[in-house]
Amino acid sequence: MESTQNVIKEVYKVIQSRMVEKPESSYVVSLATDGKKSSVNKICEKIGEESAEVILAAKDNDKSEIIYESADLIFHTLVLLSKFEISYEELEEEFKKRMK
Ligand SMILES: N=c1c2ncn([C@@H]3O[C@H](COP(=O)(O)OP(=O)(O)OP(=O)(O)O)[C@@H](O)[C@H]3O)c2ncn1[C@@H]1O[C@H](COP(=O)(O)O)[C@@H](O)[C@H]1O
Repeated sequence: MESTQNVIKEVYKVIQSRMVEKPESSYVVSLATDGKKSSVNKICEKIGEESAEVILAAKDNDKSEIIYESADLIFHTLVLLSKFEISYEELEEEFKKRMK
C-alpha cells in the first residue's frame, strides 16, 4: 500500500483492481464477479449481516466490536459500489454536497 493517508480509498482501489484482474484467491472476486445478477444479492446479504452485527455490537456497548464490524460493513458497501462501477470520487462528491 502506498500511503495510509486515506486507507479506505486505498482499499477501494484494491477492490476495483480485483474486479478487473479477477485473481482466483480473492474474496472480492468470490463475492462479486461471478457475472450473474446473484452476485449483487450475495453482496447485499453480506451488507445485511454486517449491519446486524454493528447493531448488536452497539447494543452490547462493545466499542472494539463496533469498530471491527463497522469495518466489515464499510468494506462490503465498497464492494457493492465497485460492482456498480461507482468511482470513489462520486462517493466523495455526495458527501461534499452535504457539507454545511
Ligand atoms: N478489508 C477487507 C475485508 N474485510 C473483511 N473481509 C472479508 O469479509 C469476510 C467477512 O465475512 P464474515 O464477517 O461473515 O466473516 P467470516 O470469516 O465469514 O466468519 P465470522 O467472522 O463471522 O466468523 C471475511 O472473509 C473477511 O476476510 C475482507 N476482505 C478483504 N478486504 C480488503 O480487500 C482487499 C482485497 O481482498 P481479496 O479480494 O481477498 O484479495 C484486501 O487486500 C483487503 O484490503
